[in-house]
Amino acid sequence: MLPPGSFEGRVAVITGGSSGIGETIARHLAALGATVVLLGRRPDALREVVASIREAGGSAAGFAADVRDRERVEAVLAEVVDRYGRIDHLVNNAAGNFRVAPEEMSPNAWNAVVRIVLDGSWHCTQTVGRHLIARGGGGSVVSIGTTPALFGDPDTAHSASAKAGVLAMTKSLAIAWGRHGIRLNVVTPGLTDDTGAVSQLFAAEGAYAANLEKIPVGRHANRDEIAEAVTYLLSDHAGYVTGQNLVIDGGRSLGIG
Ligand SMILES: CCCCCCCCC/C=C/C(=O)SCCNC(=O)CCNC(=O)[C@H](O)C(C)(C)COP(=O)(O)OP(=O)(O)OC[C@H]1O[C@@H](n2cnc3c(N)ncnc32)[C@H](O)[C@@H]1OP(=O)(O)O
Ligand SMILES: NC(=O)C1=CN([C@@H]2O[C@H](COP(=O)(O)OP(=O)(O)OC[C@H]3O[C@@H](n4cnc5c(N)ncnc54)[C@H](OP(=O)(O)O)[C@@H]3O)[C@@H](O)[C@H]2O)C=CC1
Repeated sequence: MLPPGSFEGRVAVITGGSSGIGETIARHLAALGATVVLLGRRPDALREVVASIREAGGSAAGFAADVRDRERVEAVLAEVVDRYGRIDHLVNNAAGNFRVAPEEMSPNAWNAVVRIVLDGSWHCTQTVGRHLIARGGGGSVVSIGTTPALFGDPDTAHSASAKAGVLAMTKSLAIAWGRHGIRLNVVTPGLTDDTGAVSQLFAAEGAYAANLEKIPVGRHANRDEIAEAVTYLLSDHAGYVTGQNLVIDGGRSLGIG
């Protein structure tokens, strides 16, 4: 746990902050003093989370935006800078995923996921990066990865490919923007309880239990464990860490390959 006030005076944008892991990241950042700005498509879901963060004493706002829509992303982030004067941190968390055999995947199915995960992360990162460079530098970005991006997964090739792209984007921009004091990293969770991934990908009978059996530490992650890692990498305590991928999967991917 970071010291209280670690993000005081900072503004953090979290895509997909209205549910799952993104919501928990937003709560942690708000508790550490950040003003959190949540992006997502469903206004009702955003309103609910924003209200609950405010009730807990945090500062939060929500903006309805589809991260695939470059113009909307730019307009929302410009409004955030107008309202709060700055953006310091970005979490690329929004994602879509479903299981489909690659030979059966339609072009639209591929595009839906790749445009959310890879294009959406690019739209947000480039827009925030330009703001950070223009103001004189500093700031950090964390993107959420997935273990199939590292080892492959036959039924989620769209997601695995897009997340591998996000990892390459992170490393590339970490080199390009290091001289501006901007750090970019990836956090790669294993299956995490109480999230869209569980309901979307592990709903088939026995799938959740079968995955559990393959985890050396004997349980799935919880959302707080992922959020703790994200807040660390965003914070000044990780000031010399950039272009890295922190895998938090209870050892699930050890021994593969
Ligand atoms: C190894 C162990 C690791 C264990 C470790 C665990 C790894 C977990 C890794 C990652 C997890 C996550 O990302 S979890 C995140 C889960 N959360 C979500 O998915 C929430 C957001 N999802 C969504 O909004 C939707 O599901 C999504 C389809 C992506 C986008 O919605 P849209 O409205 O834009 O798209 P739609 O118009 O509905 O659909 C677009 C096209 O996709 C097709 N499509 C949609 N669902 C489909 C499906 N189930 N099967 C086939 N095709 C589908 C449609 O038919 C369309 O194609 P046509 O018919 O041809 O037009
Ligand atoms: N949960 C897990 O076990 C794992 C998750 N991950 C990654 O963690 C992240 C969070 O996953 P999880 O918490 O399960 O996801 P959820 O499905 O619970 O949440 C996804 C969030 O993304 C938002 N979102 C989806 N599409 C868009 C879009 N086009 N534009 C803007 N917002 C969008 C959703 O809001 P709305 O629908 O309102 O737009 C929602 O808030 C993802 O990047 C995922 O790939 C990686 C490995 C494991």
